[in-house]
Amino acid sequence: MRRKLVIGNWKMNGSRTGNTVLLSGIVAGLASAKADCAVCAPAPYLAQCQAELTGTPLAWGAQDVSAHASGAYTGEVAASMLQDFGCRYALVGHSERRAYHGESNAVVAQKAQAALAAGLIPVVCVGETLAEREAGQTGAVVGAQLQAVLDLLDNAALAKIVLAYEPVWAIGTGKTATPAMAQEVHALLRQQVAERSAEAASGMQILYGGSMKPENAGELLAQADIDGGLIGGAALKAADFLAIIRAAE
Ligand SMILES: O=C[C@H](O)COP(=O)(O)O
Repeated sequence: MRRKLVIGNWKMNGSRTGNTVLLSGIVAGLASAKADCAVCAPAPYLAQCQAELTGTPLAWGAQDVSAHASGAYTGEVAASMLQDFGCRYALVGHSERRAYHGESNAVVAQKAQAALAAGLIPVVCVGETLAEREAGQTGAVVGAQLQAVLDLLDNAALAKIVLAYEPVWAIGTGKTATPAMAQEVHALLRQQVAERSAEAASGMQILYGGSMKPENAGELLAQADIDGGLIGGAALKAADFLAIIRAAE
């Protein structure tokens, strides 16, 4: 039985004062949380997360990580640095990184590998654009994104990653994949992993992201292959984020 996992991706939002209000509001409602939960904050606020969340049930992580271990890579943040600040997770290959920063499937796979090497759990994001969906290419697109990761990681490493299916057309748009649409892609992804390792596939948490909200979370999270959510906008309000965590329990 896979545990549910709900991760809030703050994207480029937050301030020291606002973060304290949000984090304390979430933690106050988490006393009996049965799902795993985390927030992925902008890098400058990871020290604040460590200071304010250590000892609570809310984990934290980064929104990106360098594919390189150290060296002359101005502006990059190494996985070991994230580990220094207590991060449990690092998102890799979010569609906004792929679209605005030109991250290829191969680079995303290298980032996943770098995160694992530092003891972090990479949350590998995959998803198709609207044009790709309408052209009937959803399976091929997410399949290629996942395949790059499968090609780089051995079975032991594969068993440690989290996957997130985020249809690009559903991110921040208020349009959500129907539970059946999301389930179909999640099942495809799990099947692709199973062809490499049945054990990794059966244990892998596969999250859905894309306008998940308290109103639609229950139905999405009830699907057999949806093991949690990667939440953007609704993770910026403690009450909404908590409602989604409760829907996952
Ligand atoms: O990482 C989170 C996703 O991009 C979803 O964002 P959203 O919930 O604002 O649609």
